[in-house]
Amino acid sequence: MTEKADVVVVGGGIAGLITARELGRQGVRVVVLEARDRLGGRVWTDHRLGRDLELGGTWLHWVQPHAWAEVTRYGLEVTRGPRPEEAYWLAGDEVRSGTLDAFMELIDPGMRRLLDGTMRWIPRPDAPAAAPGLASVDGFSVQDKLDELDLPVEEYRANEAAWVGHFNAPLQDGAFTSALRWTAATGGSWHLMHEASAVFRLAAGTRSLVEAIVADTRADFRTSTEVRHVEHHPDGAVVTTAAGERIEAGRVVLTLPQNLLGGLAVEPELSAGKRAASEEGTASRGVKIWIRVRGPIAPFFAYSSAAHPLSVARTEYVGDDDAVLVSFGADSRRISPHDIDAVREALRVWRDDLEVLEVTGHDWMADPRSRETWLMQRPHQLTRYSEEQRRPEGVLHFASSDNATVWAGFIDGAIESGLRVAREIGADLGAAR
Ligand SMILES: Cc1cc2nc3c(=O)[nH]c(=O)nc-3n(C[C@H](O)[C@H](O)[C@H](O)COP(=O)(O)OP(=O)(O)OC[C@H]3O[C@@H](n4cnc5c(N)ncnc54)[C@H](O)[C@@H]3O)c2cc1C
Repeated sequence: MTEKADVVVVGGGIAGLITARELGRQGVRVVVLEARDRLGGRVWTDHRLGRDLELGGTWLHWVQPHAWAEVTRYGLEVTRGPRPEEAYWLAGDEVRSGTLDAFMELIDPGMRRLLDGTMRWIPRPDAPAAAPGLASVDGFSVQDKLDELDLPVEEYRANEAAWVGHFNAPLQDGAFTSALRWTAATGGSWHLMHEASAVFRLAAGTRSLVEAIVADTRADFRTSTEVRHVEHHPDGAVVTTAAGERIEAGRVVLTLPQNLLGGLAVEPELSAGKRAASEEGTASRGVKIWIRVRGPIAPFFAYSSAAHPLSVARTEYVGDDDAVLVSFGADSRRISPHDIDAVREALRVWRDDLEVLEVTGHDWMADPRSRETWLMQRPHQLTRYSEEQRRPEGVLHFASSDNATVWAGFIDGAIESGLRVAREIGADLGAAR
């Protein structure tokens, strides 16, 4: 017998969980189908290297309105890593060291010039593609625009490394408009953008957010349940799982990351724009690696350049006899989070006095449930696809951090998209009742 539900949500990441919570509050019968054996998707707190580490999304900030509303709602405590006492960067092959402030001063002129047109091109981050003529700027990559600045080599490499940290992608693949969007979300201040994306985290981990939402949600959650097929018509849809279960629903919410959405069998097929965005894929291709080193060490921050396997590394936890660093590289094919020798070698770019004890991470690019890290659009994708990626198709709705407006690619964006879709469906169901 085919089971029935009002709404099936495909995917139990933050976007799916928020959609389910909001619809459940309206008395809608929701079933959440999640392929993994856990909820949370690209946020995942796991016990590794002796600590609870974030393998995926981590940092949030009070300038991220949807994420902060959840912090307030559930009374979640926020903390930060130790303030860096030292900073390292490269000038050609030479290692420079100083304070983090000195590094920020070094990149400041490049950042200001690069981001000069932010509020002209993205005056309203909640309607990021709306500025007239934006398509002409959307064809550039961040690398194109950095190259135009003709910066002295030390400044150039330092700026590159800072953007790799943000973009998690080769800079020639990442859209310049993505840099503008991030900065527009903080009113044009690159310093605040920098802080918003990489400083404050949940003291009890993103796990605490996932658990709080689930405890607050009236829905039927099913993990280890992969959706294989969705057939829809004007009055409803049938969702079929890998195990062959069929669920009939009035509405279906698809929350798959952009790189996966086009690969799901949907009949009739998704719009050309949604399929093209998925086929092209996002620019994100990077890697996040956690590194335990022998301590004690002074907390530090280090930036290399886009050419190095690890562009950014910094101390996130300090203990009495060890410390844990978090690091990022632009291309997961160049360094594995499980290759301790490669990580040792990569750290030597800055310093050869660190004794690496253990490394860990998750290869999100190889993971068939994500195939991307956080959204980084390619040139043209904002103006060509963003609006279309949000547009419902009949009884199908699309929630994902990847199609959010203000903080697309962030936890905040996932929450925003879930709220939007729950409102779309709630309004339609209310009208039909
Ligand atoms: C390494 C890394 C670092 C990050 N750092 C930050 C950060 O510091 N701050 C920040 O705000 N954001 C960060 N992000 C981004 C943030 O984590 C994501 O944007 C957000 O969690 C995405 O939520 P989502 O619900 O849109 O997508 P997802 O979390 O990807 O949820 C989609 C869900 O769908 C499931 N699924 C896929 N296919 C199927 C199927 N066929 N059937 C059923 N289920 C399926 C997946 O398993 C997944 O659970 C980071 C992400 C990564 C990977």
